[in-house]
Amino acid sequence: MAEYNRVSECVGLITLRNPPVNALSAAVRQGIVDTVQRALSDPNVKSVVICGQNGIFCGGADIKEFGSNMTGPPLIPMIHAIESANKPVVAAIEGSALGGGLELALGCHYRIAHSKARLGLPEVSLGLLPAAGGSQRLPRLIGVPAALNLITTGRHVTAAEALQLGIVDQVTDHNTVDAAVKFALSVAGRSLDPRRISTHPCPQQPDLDALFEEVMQKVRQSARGAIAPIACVQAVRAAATLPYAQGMERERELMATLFTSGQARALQYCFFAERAVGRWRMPSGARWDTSKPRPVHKAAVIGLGTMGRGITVALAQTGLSVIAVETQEKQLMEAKQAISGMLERGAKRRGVAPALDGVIYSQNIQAVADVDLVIEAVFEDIALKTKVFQQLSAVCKPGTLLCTNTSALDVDQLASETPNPELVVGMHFFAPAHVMKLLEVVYGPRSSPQAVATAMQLGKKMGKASVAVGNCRGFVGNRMLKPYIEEAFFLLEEGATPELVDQALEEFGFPMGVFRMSDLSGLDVGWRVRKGDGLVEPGTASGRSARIRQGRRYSPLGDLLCEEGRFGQKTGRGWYQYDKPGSRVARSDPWLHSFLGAYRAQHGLVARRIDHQEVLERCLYALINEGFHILDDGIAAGPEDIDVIYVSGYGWPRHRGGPMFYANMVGLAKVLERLEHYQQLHPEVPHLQPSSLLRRLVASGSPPIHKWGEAIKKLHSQL
Ligand SMILES: CC/C=C\CC(=O)SCCNC(=O)CCNC(=O)[C@H](O)C(C)(C)COP(=O)(O)OP(=O)(O)OC[C@H]1O[C@@H](n2cnc3c(N)ncnc32)[C@H](O)[C@@H]1OP(=O)(O)O
Repeated sequence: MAEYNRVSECVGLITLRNPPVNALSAAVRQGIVDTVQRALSDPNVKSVVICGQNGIFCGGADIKEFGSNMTGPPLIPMIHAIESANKPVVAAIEGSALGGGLELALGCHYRIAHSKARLGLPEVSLGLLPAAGGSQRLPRLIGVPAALNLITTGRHVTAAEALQLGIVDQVTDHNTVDAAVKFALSVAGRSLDPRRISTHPCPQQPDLDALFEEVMQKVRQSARGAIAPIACVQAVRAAATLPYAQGMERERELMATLFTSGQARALQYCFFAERAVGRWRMPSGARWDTSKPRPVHKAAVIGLGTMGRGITVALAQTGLSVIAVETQEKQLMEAKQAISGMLERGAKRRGVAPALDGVIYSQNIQAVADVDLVIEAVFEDIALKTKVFQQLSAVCKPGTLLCTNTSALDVDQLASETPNPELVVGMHFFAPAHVMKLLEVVYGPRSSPQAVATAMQLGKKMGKASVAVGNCRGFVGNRMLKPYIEEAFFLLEEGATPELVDQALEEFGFPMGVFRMSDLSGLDVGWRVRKGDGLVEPGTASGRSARIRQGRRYSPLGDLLCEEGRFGQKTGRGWYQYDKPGSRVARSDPWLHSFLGAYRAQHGLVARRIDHQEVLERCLYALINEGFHILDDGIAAGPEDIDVIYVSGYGWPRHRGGPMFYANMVGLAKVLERLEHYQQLHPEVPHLQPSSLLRRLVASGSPPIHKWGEAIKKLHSQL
């Protein structure tokens, strides 16, 4: 797993071999130990180069090993042996040097990077810290502020930035290994004392305490309950204030706490889940590896409201040429201005030229005749969308993929309005579409695997976490959101306040509780949907029967607020009050509290004390329960799909892994028991009725989440 060669007569070349990213598995670590020893004991070898095969230096420790008993030589003494070597060791960095990979490079005496390489210590995003000496060496090399920034954010830097920071000694546009060998020859015989980073003191920093105080505060605020960023700050503080050996001891202690934490397990699960959703499969048996995407060179967006504009920007930024269609001239001109502005700002942030010429604007749907794929983003109205789909079917060249950005309408119904339903899929973006990571690719029974493959590939190109899901009301994300919101409404009826519910959810780790989120997205959105469903009844009926609609408990609270014109931030009033319409700072509203009091009195409801635990159990377990229904229905292929959707699109705290992972951590039996408990108390609430899949999983011994797929298949075959 580490190959040894002698090159240029006196350079020992060690090549890490562990595809695809040369992760530091036990075998690779053993290989490094053996080959370094061989190079150091060979009198003909004057210097050593370490590189990785296939254009990548090293993706870090092997994350797959974390869950098991670690064997093989540990990283810390291995890196220490390299740093202590009496011959210069040069790291030749191509592709990536991340985590343990960069820590290995920091143990080398010199680092040469290719100009396209990226370097970083992303352990924090896996719930860890750079504990192979990285938290102690990096601050000594580049200073405390820069090291804090890299280690607490986990961001990857370019070779140019790494050179500027002093992480690498040289950047090359040519063959990195050749450059490193040449460099290794040039430094053979030089004193290595100044090159051993662990022997350096940390560069002096004025007001060290104030700096750490400030960073710790910032990290606590943005971490929302995640423990790794805090441990990262503590480890760097040890580097800045303690001798190296004591700093390493502190690094070890902090890592020991993180390593076995539920947060590290959750974050590592997220890492693999994000990759697993790319290996999509459909109930028909179609799969990612047997379905070839069609090439997409030219795309079109129909309808340039908020969503259409964001989608146009996301497409143009991938380098596609885009036809953006809006039938009204005024709206088209406004959209053009807005899209150009977004493209310019995005390009400035990324340091590239804006793709302004990539977008052609038109009022005429005929302009899309030769595109490969269309994304329809007109108003959420089935009649309007049907008309657009019929027009597109007549105008587009044969084989053009027709995608709808609907968030609520039936993709199958739209597909059935076209002569080629196999070419229709949903592409459900989230606002703002050029920023939000999530994309639900919605297939119907007649969508072809090729159409799904094409939409998934396009999503990947746009940098989205793309998840293929089946067609149903609300797809996956919004379907699960419904019981979560309804439970929050019921809690208000029973005595909670929006502040209490939001605080419980925000302490859990959501960036916004359900009511602050509702104020942000607009209460009128749900009102319109409930009206469409025939749930909204005007009038002042009171009592229990007024709160049972279509045979189930219903809370009209949201409707009543809308009748008052309280649509949230945009009107300056909603579940909270705001200084003015459009303002973002939510303040508690005495009006709302007396309104809730009057509402309860009118309906004969007696307010009771509700604690955070009940808020979490009722809102989150109702949402999770719907997730089990979704799995049972085959709408999501596995729990990873649901978790990626919730973490990347709905603010579920990443360090809790997603709702299904959370259920697995809490224990399926406990989730079932609490749902049964609440269902007994609220028999008129169907979403508290435990899903049969949850019951069956508990009955079969609550298998761990990575075995759910097998268990679900087995349980289905027994039905
Ligand atoms: C004492 C502790 C010391 C050190 C701690 C650490 O080092 S923790 C690990 C730190 N490293 C990372 O966080 C890097 C993780 N990897 C990545 O960011 C990307 O994979 C990378 C290297 C930039 C490559 O990206 P790319 O888009 O090209 O590939 P992809 O992400 O799809 O990965 C390809 C397959 O490789 C698997 N993989 C990647 N990194 C690791 C790893 N460190 N350990 C194990 N496996 C890894 C990844 O899961 C993919 O597998 P697949 O089966 O194809 O889905």
